[in-house]
Amino acid sequence: MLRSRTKLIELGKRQLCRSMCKSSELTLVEVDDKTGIATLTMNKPPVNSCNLEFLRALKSAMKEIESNKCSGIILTSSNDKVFSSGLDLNELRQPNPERLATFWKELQEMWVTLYLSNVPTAAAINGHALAVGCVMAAACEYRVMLPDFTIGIHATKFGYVVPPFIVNTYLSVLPHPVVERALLQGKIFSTQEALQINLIDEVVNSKDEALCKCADFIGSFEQTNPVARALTKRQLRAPFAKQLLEDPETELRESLEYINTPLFQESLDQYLLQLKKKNKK
Ligand SMILES: CCCC/C=C/CC(=O)SCCNC(=O)CCNC(=O)[C@H](O)C(C)(C)COP(=O)(O)OP(=O)(O)OC[C@H]1O[C@@H](n2cnc3c(N)ncnc32)[C@H](O)[C@@H]1OP(=O)(O)O
Repeated sequence: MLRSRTKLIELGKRQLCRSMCKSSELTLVEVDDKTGIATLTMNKPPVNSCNLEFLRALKSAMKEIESNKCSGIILTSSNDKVFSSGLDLNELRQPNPERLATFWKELQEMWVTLYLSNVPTAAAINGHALAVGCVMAAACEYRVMLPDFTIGIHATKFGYVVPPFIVNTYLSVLPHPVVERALLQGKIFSTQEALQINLIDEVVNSKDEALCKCADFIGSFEQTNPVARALTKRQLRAPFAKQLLEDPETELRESLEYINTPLFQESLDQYLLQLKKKNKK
């Protein structure tokens, strides 16, 4: 057992090579030749809302980065005002049952891929990060954010019961009483508030600075063995992912049932109306 683990560790060291990853229209991946760090830029106009295709593109970009043995992932956005506006609410409104099930499975898989990524992950939050946008940032190991933006999970404001894996993402970075209050209030934090509660690690003044800080964070693992690091991370995070890994079907069934309730659909209609009205003012 010990011998096979040592072998694995040596293999991991040797395989740490640098290569370019492919990009899709929805995601751009650039790999730094010197550091091996991959910057994964979310690029779904206008606001990086996660529909089925975007979740799929994110998941496959992350898997490809990992398979190319990059040294880490920096997640950021091509929009300089919005990191991600979370799930595409149109996927949830009067959904086609098959598409909704596929969409939700992609959400689960994207989350597992990011949360349990073998490589160090960092979020350069260069705009608002709402709901699943916040979840993606919180699933990373390190977060820096530009001033005057907002971040948080406000699902209860539009009639949504937050699923366990989303709760667990918050619990990975925030103490239980803070999570409880934030989720029950549907609290959206300013950059400064997010720093105060340690939802983010640092505030930065530009996207370039954000990317540098994230690269420094990833570089801080240079002296660690990538396989030992990855296995330790998995051990630490496994309890938070256990439920979804062991029984994704139950979470899927419960979410689909809930999304289809008149209570949720009515709240969603009202919320979408408000969102559109805001833009007509
Ligand atoms: C069981 C149910 C599952 C519930 C799960 C919850 C997790 C989620 O992730 S749900 C997503 C929640 N997200 C939001 O509530 C974000 C709403 N958006 C905003 O607050 C703002 O758009 C913004 C602060 C992110 C950006 O503001 P900005 O002024 O730059 O852009 P807008 O003009 O508001 O948006 C442009 C355009 O995009 C539409 N839109 C924005 N967010 C979403 C979204 N999440 N889903 C679908 N569409 C979205 C917005 O309505 C505008 O559309 P029009 O140009 O057609 O008016």
